[in-house]
Amino acid sequence: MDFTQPIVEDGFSAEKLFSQGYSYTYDDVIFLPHYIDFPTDAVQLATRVSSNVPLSIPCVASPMDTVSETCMAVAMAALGGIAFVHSNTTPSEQAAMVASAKSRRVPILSSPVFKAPSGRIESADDFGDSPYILVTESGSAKSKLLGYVSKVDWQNRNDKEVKIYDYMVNSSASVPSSFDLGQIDAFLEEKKANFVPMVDNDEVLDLVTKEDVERIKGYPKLAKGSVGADGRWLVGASIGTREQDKERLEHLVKAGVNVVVLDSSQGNSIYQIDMIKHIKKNYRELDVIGGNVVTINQADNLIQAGVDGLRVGMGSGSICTTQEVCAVGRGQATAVYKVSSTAYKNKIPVIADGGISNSGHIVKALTLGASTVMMGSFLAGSTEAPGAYEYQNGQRIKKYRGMGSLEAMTKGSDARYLGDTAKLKIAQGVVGAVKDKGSVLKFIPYTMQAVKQGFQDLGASSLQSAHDLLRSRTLRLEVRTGAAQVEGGIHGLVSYEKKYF
Ligand SMILES: NC(=O)C1=CN([C@@H]2O[C@H](COP(=O)(O)OP(=O)(O)OC[C@H]3O[C@@H](n4cnc5c(N)ncnc54)[C@H](O)[C@@H]3O)[C@@H](O)[C@H]2O)C=CC1
Ligand SMILES: O=c1[nH]c(=O)c2[nH+]cn([C@@H]3O[C@H](COP(=O)(O)O)[C@@H](O)[C@H]3O)c2[nH]1
Ligand SMILES: [K+]
Repeated sequence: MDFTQPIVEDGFSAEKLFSQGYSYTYDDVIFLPHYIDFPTDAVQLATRVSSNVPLSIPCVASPMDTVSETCMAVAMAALGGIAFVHSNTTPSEQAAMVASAKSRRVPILSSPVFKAPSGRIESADDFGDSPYILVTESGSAKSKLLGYVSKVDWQNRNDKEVKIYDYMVNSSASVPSSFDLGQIDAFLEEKKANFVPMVDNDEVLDLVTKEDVERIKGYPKLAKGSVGADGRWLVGASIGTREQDKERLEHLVKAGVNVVVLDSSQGNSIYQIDMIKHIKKNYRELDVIGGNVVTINQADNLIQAGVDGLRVGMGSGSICTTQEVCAVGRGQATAVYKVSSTAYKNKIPVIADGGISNSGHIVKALTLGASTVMMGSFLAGSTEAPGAYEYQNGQRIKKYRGMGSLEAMTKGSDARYLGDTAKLKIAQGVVGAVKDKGSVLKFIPYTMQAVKQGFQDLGASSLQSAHDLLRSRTLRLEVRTGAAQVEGGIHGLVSYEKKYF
């Protein structure tokens, strides 16, 4: 009898696991823990969204019209991530959103209300959501600031019919929009003021209240914000691959966009390759991200054309129906691993796009080779996402829709979609809603802390070290059976409340 010890292999290397002919997604796989020799806080999540655009956290907001507009762009940059402002609008409106985000320094966006001194305040509704009406010479944002009327003062007045100049408080006190939170706080403290307007180039942009400042100070401390060489936030934007997108790009470049993503479900096309070449020839300083891709061959074509980053995911998004409609796509874990394996050789960062619904998915995406994760549904329920909250079955929700949904297509991506050939619209996405999640300024730092804990369990103190573990085959993983997935979730309870922080 042979009593020599058999060699028991513990888990698979990614290389072996992802070459079995299965399309795996994040939930299918699980990592085996490794060795901890550093504290959670030693984990560094600094990364790059594209070759020349560094971030301090690996989080990217998707170019969707229910996710990324000015407010999200400011907040994501303040967090150390980045947002891509969507293109489902006119080129000048998209460029204005980019410019507006870049002109801010604090993650506070108000919609101040303006009146001229000769005007009247008809009702409390005139204040909108703001506790103050700002009085400017012409009654618009782009005019000299003269003073203000507070809602409380106005409500306490008997003679509400008189003109504003009869009772407004004269004050042209303001701070430049380049002020950061600390500077605004110090200003309010020094002047014993409850609010201050923020002004940029003689235009009043925002009105920041003491309450806003206190609220943000109460959130977890932000990582280093994403600031460019010009001292302004890093902001991205999406464009398409049609001829008219070249003009859109010009608007965006003038607005100071730092990186563009070519927004397509199947990026390996002659149209995209031509656009990449156009951008690389005419805008040498601008990073361009190609995609979406899910295979090595697709990725290699775009890398050869000159992309500075790759966006990975086809049909993996929460609102996506592409795999159902077109029978094309790939499980997201496999897609991220395969594309990253070729991108890595060319030092091109990968964005894992779609299918992120918890911090574990982020750990998986990053460890399988991605440099950042792009999120839609994860961010769409936040205060910073476009649109107002509504109620559905007693729950506070925000609308979230696919950019290939009929509704989004008929709004603006219409032109791109229907274009020349198709007269028949086929949707590749749905319209839905997501739960209120509060401010990204709060839940993203908690999510990043959870990601750091995952990295610690794996023995990875940075993204680079996670990628090293992957490539040296030190990282071991397995496929979870259906029962293992049930076991890994919450089970066997009569009731429970899921609360992470
Ligand atoms: N990641 C994903 O799985 C998916 C994402 N989406 C999202 O939906 C939106 C639309 O995606 P797509 O339909 O893939 O957009 P797309 O612009 O790449 O393609 C639309 C149609 O236009 C054609 N086209 C593009 N440029 C052209 C040119 N210069 N000349 C002639 N024809 C041209 C394409 O071949 C395609 O038939 C994007 O926001 C995308 O991110 C949609 C489906 C899946
Ligand atoms: O098949 C699709 N039809 C659509 O209408 C659509 N809209 C967005 N996307 C893609 O989904 C990503 C966001 O996914 P999550 O909500 O899962 O984060 C996004 O970042 C996109 O890659 C679409 N895919
Ligand atoms: K899907």
